[in-house]
Amino acid sequence: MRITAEGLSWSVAGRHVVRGVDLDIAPGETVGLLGPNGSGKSSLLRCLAGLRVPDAGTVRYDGRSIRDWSARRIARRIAFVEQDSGFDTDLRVADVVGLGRTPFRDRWHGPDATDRAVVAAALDRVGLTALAGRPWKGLSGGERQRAHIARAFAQQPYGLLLDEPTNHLDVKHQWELMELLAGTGQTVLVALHDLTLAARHCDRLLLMHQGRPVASGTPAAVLTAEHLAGIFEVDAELATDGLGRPAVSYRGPLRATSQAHAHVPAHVPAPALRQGTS
Ligand SMILES: Nc1ncnc2c1ncn2[C@@H]1O[C@H](COP(=O)(O)OP(=O)(O)OP(=O)(O)O)[C@@H](O)[C@H]1O
Repeated sequence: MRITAEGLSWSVAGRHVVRGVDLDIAPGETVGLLGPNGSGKSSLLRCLAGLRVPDAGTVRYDGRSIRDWSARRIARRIAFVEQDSGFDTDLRVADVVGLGRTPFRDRWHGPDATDRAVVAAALDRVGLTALAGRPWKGLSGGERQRAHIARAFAQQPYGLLLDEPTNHLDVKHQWELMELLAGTGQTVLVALHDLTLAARHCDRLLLMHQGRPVASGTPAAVLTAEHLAGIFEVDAELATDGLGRPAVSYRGPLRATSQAHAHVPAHVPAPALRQGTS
């Protein structure tokens, strides 16, 4: 599924949080959404998921504006895994994952054999089959995060939007999840703070700063010394991994004096995700 946005803006309490974002994510692409705290990543994802009504601009799935779509119609196309939702329930793990089937079910009917098979497959994909019957409340943070991703898979979406889905995961599960996402064949936009992980697994990166995309393209085009200093305000060294992708090691935060010299690039014009080929 192609996900596009044109001139997307969203503000709250008179403050512009998402500012004129243009993006174009091709079917099957895995795009990493990067940016410092407060740069607008979650807000952008919510606009793209139809959970925020933009002040201006349009979100389209396969060319069709979602402006008047119901939540149910959107949920049949796209799954959204929010950042640390704090969701709590007395349900079992399999029942929580089964919530992903809701958009496909008649209100008055329980899960059928197809629903149960889809949930079992989703649990298997994230390695949680053994925990299917466990109470949700007994899960660790990382297990909950994987279960939320299984719920998204159970939606059988054409596109996946994920907000820092790796933040509770150990290194092995971070790596496995990113491989899983990149291998789904679905269109994926995933917000990440681990720049090396993003560079390793994403086809493209989109870098946000103060509500705007300021760079987009291949990992090597986006993860530059200039952006690490100017946007992330860190003193970092860039190396190249065995696959020719950038790998970042940090020396520490940049001090105020050196930040004054860091260059913040201008807004990247549309189409934001069709640039950068190095
Ligand atoms: N509902 C809201 N009410 C008030 N301010 C909001 C709201 N939603 C977002 N903001 C503000 O908008 C800015 C962008 O927030 P957002 O959560 O989109 O950033 P982010 O890039 O996802 O940050 P992080 O990396 O910390 O998760 C922040 O300053 C945040 O406080």
